[in-house]
This record gives sequence, structure tokens and C-alpha cells, in this order.
Amino acid sequence: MSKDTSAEDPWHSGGKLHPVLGTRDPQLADAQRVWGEDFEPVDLSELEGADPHLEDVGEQMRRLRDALTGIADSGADLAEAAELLRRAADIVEPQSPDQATRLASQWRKGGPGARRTNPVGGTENVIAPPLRAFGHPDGSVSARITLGLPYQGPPGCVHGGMSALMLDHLFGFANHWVGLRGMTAHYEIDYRKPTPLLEPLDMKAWVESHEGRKIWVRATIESGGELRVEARALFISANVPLPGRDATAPGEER
Ligand SMILES: CCCCCCCCCC(=O)SCCNC(=O)CCNC(=O)[C@H](O)C(C)(C)COP(=O)(O)OP(=O)(O)OC[C@H]1O[C@@H](n2cnc3c(N)ncnc32)[C@H](O)[C@@H]1OP(=O)(O)O
Repeated sequence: MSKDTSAEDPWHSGGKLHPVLGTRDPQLADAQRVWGEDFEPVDLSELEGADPHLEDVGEQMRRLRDALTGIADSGADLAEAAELLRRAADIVEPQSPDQATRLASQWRKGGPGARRTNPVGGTENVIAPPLRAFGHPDGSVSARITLGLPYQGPPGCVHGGMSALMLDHLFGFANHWVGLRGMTAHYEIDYRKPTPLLEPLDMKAWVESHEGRKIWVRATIESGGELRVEARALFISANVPLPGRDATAPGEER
């Protein structure tokens, strides 16, 4: 059976998807018409963290990131913090292999790939919000996030590039959730209303159709029940050479 992740997120209580204004709300029956009667979304559960200390460092770095942005006029004394951070960097840097080595290590057979380090959902990446996606039995995926000052574009609003980044990533999950995989080839986005900082954003993405290597996807961002951003993209199934390996073996792309 398909996995119902609704209990893990209060927004999804009852397993009902939040209605999306102005767009079609795809249902399991629709998905089955596209994917066949046997349609069953794949498991999108999170990977276990590699190291609790690494997870903790990521969490503390994000706390700092959020606390530091816009602090300049507050009169805060940052001398001790700067010294502690210098010491932390002095401890970690000598232990960290060069980036090419780490890249190859991520993509070793059975490795995590970029799941824990990507710039959108990676809990080990300080620039990631991090966004967590949930899959639904109707074939869509969703995420809820409240973004703070580090992601500001227009005054009090989310940077449009950040919205585009998050939705592109969610497209990837929408593909994955229904057993497809591709790269963004063409991407269109409409910013319908400003997207606020400091308020929950409800994101949703789904595969609308696919034919051969082409996968058409759609996504939305809502806040306060209002549509803020709508996006459409064409993904093309493609294999990418894996860092540190001679060639991409079939079935080993990620
Ligand atoms: C759980 C995992 C979560 C992770 C989420 C991560 C999501 C991240 C998503 C991304 O960020 S992907 C990174 C950004 N994208 C890229 O870097 C892709 C760069 N582009 C390419 O590598 C190639 O253009 C591509 C592989 C997409 C296609 O090249 P190909 O040489 O394999 O295909 P080709 O150019 O022959 O096109 C195949 C078909 O697609 C069509 N096509 C390709 N690009 C198109 C385009 N831009 N617009 C419209 N149609 C396009 C093309 O016309 C053709 O149609 P027909 O078969 O009908 O002739």
C-alpha cells in the first residue's frame, strides 16, 4: 500500500490536501488514469542522519544563521561568538577531506548522494531551510515551511529565486514519488502575490503527465490560503555521470 505520511505533519491531519486555489487538485483516481491501476507512490521517507554530531552542528549553524541576519543595528556584542566560531572552524577544517574526495564519497555505491546535503532539504547544509517533503496517495507531494530573514528579497517577502529553488526541488520529489526521475529542462514561474517571510508557506507539486523521456510537472505556493506562486516545468529523464565513478551504471544514478 502507499505510505500515508499525513500523521507526521499537522497541516496534513486527516490526510486531506489543502485545496489549491485556481489549480486542479489531482486525486488518486487521476493518478491511476495516468500511471495505471497499479499506481503506488514510492516511499519518500527521510534518510537516517549519518552522525548525530553532524546533525547537531547543522542545527546550531542554522540557529546562528537566523539569529545573525539583520542583527547589525541591535548593539549585540559578537566578539566571543566570533572567537568560538573561529575555534570551531579550526577543529573541523583539518579533519575535512578535500571537496572532490567528499563529493566522490557521497556518490559511492549505496551512498546518500545529495539527500542530506542539498541546498533545499539537506539537514547537513546550513543554507538549506531545510524543507521536508511529504508524499500523498494522490501522487502529489507537499511541504510546509516558514522562512526567516536570510531568505528575504522584496521587503518582508521571500526572494523569488528562493521560491523557484524550493519548487524545483519539490518537482524532483514529485517525480521520485511516482517512480520517475529527470532533470529540469524548461521551467516557468508566475509570481501571483508577494510571498511573505515569517508566515507558513504551503507548497505542493505533482506530475501532470509524462510521455517517453518527458515529464510535465506543476507546483504551487500558498500562504494564508492565497495562491502566491505557480510553476510549471518540463523534466527530461537523463543519466548524469556520477562523481568519482568512471561511468553511470544503469540504476545507479542516485
Ligand atoms: C528525491 C530527489 C530530490 C532531488 C530533487 C532535485 C531536483 C533538482 C532539479 C534540478 O535542479 S536539475 C538541474 C538543472 N537542469 C539541468 O542542468 C539540465 C541541463 N540540460 C541537459 O542536461 C539537457 O538539455 C537534457 C538532459 C535536459 C536534455 O538533453 P538530451 O540531449 O538528453 O535531450 P534532447 O535535447 O535530445 O531532448 C529530448 C527531448 O526533450 C525536448 N527538450 C529538451 N529540452 C527542452 C526544453 N528546454 N524545452 C522544451 N523541450 C525540450 C527536446 O526537444 C526533445 O524532444 P523530442 O524527443 O520530441 O524531439
